[in-house]
Amino acid sequence: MSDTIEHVKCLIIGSGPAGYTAAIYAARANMNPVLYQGTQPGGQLTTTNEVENFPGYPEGVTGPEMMMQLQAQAQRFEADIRDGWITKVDFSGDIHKVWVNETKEIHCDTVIISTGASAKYLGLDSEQKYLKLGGGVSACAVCDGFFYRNQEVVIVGAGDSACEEAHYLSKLCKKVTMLVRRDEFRASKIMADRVKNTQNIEILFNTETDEVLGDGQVVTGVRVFNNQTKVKQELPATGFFVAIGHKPNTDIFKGFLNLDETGYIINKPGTSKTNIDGVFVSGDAADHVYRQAITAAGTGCMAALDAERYLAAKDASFEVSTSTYN
Ligand SMILES: Cc1cc2nc3c(=O)[nH]c(=O)nc-3n(C[C@H](O)[C@H](O)[C@H](O)COP(=O)(O)OP(=O)(O)OC[C@H]3O[C@@H](n4cnc5c(N)ncnc54)[C@H](O)[C@@H]3O)c2cc1C
Repeated sequence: MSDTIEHVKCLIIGSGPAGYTAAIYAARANMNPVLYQGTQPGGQLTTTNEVENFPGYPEGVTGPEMMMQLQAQAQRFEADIRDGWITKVDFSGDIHKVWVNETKEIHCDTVIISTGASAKYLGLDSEQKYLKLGGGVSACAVCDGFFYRNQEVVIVGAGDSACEEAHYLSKLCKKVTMLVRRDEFRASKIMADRVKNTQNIEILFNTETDEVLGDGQVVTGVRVFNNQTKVKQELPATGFFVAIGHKPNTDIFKGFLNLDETGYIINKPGTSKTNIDGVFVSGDAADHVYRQAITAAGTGCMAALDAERYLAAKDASFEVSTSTYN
């Protein structure tokens, strides 16, 4: 049973850098945005202690602190930030309908999707332990590689992203050992060749992770096994990178929005527009390439501007604000 139906001009789904940035821009453009935070208020960055590459923080910042500041900035312009999970949408008609926690129905003039993506992990207890401790397990070489300069690291994965991340790490680290489960890469030949031809990358084929080893605080090595011979060995390492893919949080949009084969929302090139008028996408939900806080924030800005222009074109009484640039 639905509560009373609410009508909003701009509904933002998700509270990562994309969602909060969209909220800042939409609020300053008089779009009265309502933002639902979902089960992870602040998004992926709340799981990391050190963000050193977001411009404006010369000393770095913790992920939770940065996200609290983004939230405060959106609230300063009176964005309506709410708890709640969007469980269902219906974009089939003229009115974009969204349901919160199964029951509350909202009708939206515009919707900005900022639901992000989740990195996939192997699921080993030892991996999760050091991930939670911030002790040397990471799913983002570009974010965390810098912390392992001149050290030895292990990376798991066999696709294009894994090869790209291994190559990125090879420029920072003393040695990179790449674990590939099968006897060949899944990556394109050009990416695989680049890794094979990099001197400080060692590739172990038919090799899987048995345990991430550590001293209780930080990673000290990785025990691996050859899935053909069953022989185990321990590799010294201070960093364990998992590059086995991401899952975009887009299941509820299936059937309405164009998604690629992995589930990323397909946006019209150079814009935040989806295949449905009035529905926009920002951040990692549409980005399998860059996956950074700054790019998420940038596309959050684009989505709010695109939504503002959409509203202005639909309703002459809604003027594109000049506040964007003030
Ligand atoms: C451990 C770690 C460290 C990282 N370090 C860095 C770094 O140092 N620098 C950097 O630039 N990037 C870093 N990244 C990447 C960065 O966090 C992401 O690129 C960025 O957070 C993506 O932002 P987003 O707004 O698209 O989505 P996310 O941050 O993924 O947020 C998604 C939001 O959507 C909400 N949501 C999802 N589904 C629903 C729903 N159905 N209803 C309501 N809400 C929903 C979630 O609750 C969440 O609030 C790191 C990532 C991880 C995992």
